[in-house]
Amino acid sequence: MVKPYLFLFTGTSGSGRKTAAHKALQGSGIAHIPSCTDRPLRDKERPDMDYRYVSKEQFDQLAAEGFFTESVRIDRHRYGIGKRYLDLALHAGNSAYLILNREGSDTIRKLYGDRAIRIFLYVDKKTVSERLESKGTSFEIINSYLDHYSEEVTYRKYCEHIIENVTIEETVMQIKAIISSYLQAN
Ligand SMILES: Nc1nc2c(ncn2[C@@H]2O[C@H](COP(=O)(O)OP(=O)(O)O)[C@@H](O)[C@H]2O)c(=O)[nH]1
Ligand SMILES: Nc1ncnc2c1ncn2[C@@H]1O[C@H](COP(=O)(O)OP(=O)(O)O)[C@@H](O)[C@H]1O
Repeated sequence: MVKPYLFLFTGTSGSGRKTAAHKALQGSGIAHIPSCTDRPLRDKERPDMDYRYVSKEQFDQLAAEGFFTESVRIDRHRYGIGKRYLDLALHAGNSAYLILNREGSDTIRKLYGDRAIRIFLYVDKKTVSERLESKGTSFEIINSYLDHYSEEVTYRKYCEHIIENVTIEETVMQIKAIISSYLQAN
C-alpha cells in the first residue's frame, strides 16, 4: 500500500503556493486540507476553497477545545489545521496537501516525520509586488507579505524541495514530478 504523505506547501507569501498546489493536484486524488482562519474572506476567495472561515469567537472556542493540531497568529489573524481533517485523510490511507507558513510546516514535520514533505516556493520581492499589484491586491496585504518575506525565505534550507516559481507551467510540472517520486517509491 502507498504510504500516505502530507505534502506541505510553504514559502514566502504571494509566491504562488495556493495557485500552483491546486493546479498541480486537482484531480490527483490527493486532497487539500484547508486551514481554519478568523481572517475575513477577501475579494475573489470562495469559502471552503482556500480556508474554512470562522469568527474570532469560534476560533477561540475551537482552540480551547483542542481542535487544532497546530495554530498560529500572523499579524491580527489566526490560522489553524483541524486535527480531525488530518486524521480522516491519513486513516483512510490517502495522501493530502496543506498550505502553511514555516511554523506550521515545522510543527507538522515534527509530528509526522518523513511522511511530511515540505515543498518551498519562492519568488523575489519585486515579483511578489508586481504580481499582486497587477491582480489589484490591496497595498495593506502586499506590505504585510513583504514584511514577513525575510523571516519566511530563510526556512527554505530546512525544506525537502525548493522551487522558484517563475512560470506557473514549469512550477506545476516540478510539483507533479516531486509528488510522483514519493508515490512511486512505495
Ligand atoms: N501555521 C499555519 N499557517 C497557515 C495556516 N493557514 C495558512 N497559513 C499561512 O499563513 C500565512 C498568512 O496568510 P495570509 O496573509 O492570510 O495570506 P494567504 O496566503 O493569501 O492566505 C500564509 O503564509 C499561509 O500559508 C495554518 O493553518 N497554519
Ligand atoms: N508563475 C506565476 N506567474 C505569474 N503569476 C503567478 C504565478 N504563480 C502565482 N501567480 C499569481 O501570484 C499571486 C499570488 O499567488 P498565491 O497562490 O495567492 O500565493 P500564496 O498562496 O503563496 O500567497 C496570485 O495572483 C497568482 O495568480
